[in-house]
Amino acid sequence: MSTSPSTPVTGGVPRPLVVRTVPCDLPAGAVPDADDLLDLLGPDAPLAWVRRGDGLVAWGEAARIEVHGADRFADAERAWRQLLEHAIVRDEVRLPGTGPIAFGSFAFDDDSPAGGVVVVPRVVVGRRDGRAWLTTLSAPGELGPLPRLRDVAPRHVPPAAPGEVTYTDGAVDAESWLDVVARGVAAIRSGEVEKVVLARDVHARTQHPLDVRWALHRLADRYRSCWTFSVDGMIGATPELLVRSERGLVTSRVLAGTIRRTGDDDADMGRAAILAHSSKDLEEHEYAVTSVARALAPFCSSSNVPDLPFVLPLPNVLHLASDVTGVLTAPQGDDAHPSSLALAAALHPTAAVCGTPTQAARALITRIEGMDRGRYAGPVGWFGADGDGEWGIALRCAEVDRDDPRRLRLFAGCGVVAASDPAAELAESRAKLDPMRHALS
Ligand SMILES: C=C(O[C@@H]1C=C(C(=O)O)C=C[C@H]1O)C(=O)O
Repeated sequence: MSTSPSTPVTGGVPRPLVVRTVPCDLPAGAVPDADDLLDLLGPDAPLAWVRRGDGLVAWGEAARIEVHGADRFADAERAWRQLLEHAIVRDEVRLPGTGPIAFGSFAFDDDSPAGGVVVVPRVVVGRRDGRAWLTTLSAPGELGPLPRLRDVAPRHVPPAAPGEVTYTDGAVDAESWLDVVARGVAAIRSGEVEKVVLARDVHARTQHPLDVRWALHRLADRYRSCWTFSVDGMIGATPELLVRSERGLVTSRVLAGTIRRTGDDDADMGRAAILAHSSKDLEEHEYAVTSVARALAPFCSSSNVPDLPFVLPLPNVLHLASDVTGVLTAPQGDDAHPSSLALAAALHPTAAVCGTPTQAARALITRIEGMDRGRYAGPVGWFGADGDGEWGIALRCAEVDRDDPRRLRLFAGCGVVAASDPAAELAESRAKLDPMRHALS
């Protein structure tokens, strides 16, 4: 049951919401770097979803939807629909991401106090395949001439470095986490679960209050094949796309099975071959792909599940990866396709971040992990008025403390199967913390 109030929308919602999207030229030199979109952001609560120079950045808050409990996704979607019911929309670009959009980030666990949040921004700038646009979301009284980027963009002040960063243990120190993993392996050997994903957190303290844009630039520059995100203090660069739904086509990038990189390209080629043939990693991967394919099946008329994964190279690790695709069943009568958020809710949590079977793995995580994951490993992304959108899994990320922007919680987890070795998993978790440590340096 959801514990959310019946109307979980706050923030002086403009009614009706007036939404206008116009084509726009990004400032000179704007193509083709992700940084250019990020350059438009001001320091206050920036919203972002960018990859290889394309994506969405946004600022301001026209409305905010806060949800809790097992129904958090459905509650968020209902509130978003209500907001849109009386919206007046003029969209001159008509691409995925134009018109009204909202950004969201949701807790991993149904019972987490973190719940979930959907932020409807006041200004959005997007770019896709060389076309850029500007969307404003405002109240009718605020309507002026057609919006122009230079009138609505915050004054450009480059982000300052966060200074020295100190790291301390999170809920479970590294030594004790070895025991957590050992207990996971024991639970697998006793037949309680087949796979479980166990995570840990690390606390960071920066010398100066963190300007989130500093971290976003560094993530987007280095982790170019990842989706760099920022939603209500949750920041990171995830390599894993839970679901993209666009005009009836769904895609999910499933990752599971990891090996650290050495920094030496020749050695890494060898490691990629080891990973591609590792029965332990292939087993881990198979669980994750099966969980995604099963969750999507009821919504799809056809789907494509690759027989074998490919190796996805990131600067810190190599992953086994599979892109699962499907065609959504044609809507009947008044029915519409399920929204991307409804699909994300159906997929969450996949075996890549929870385990197999799902309920037993969830219970095991609650019993032995020793921390609340908050919004780590939950869906993060955006969706539009037609429900299409993109939701990643919040990985390689950190949560900035709401009350003290010098404090962050960094997260990393690892899939554990019968053949897992706790020390190797600890090393893998350290490698997965690299992106955020790099982002803060
Ligand atoms: C849980 C995380 O990553 C997940 C676990 C992986 C693994 O165990 O091999 C790989 C990618 C992700 O699905 C994380 O980065 O925190």
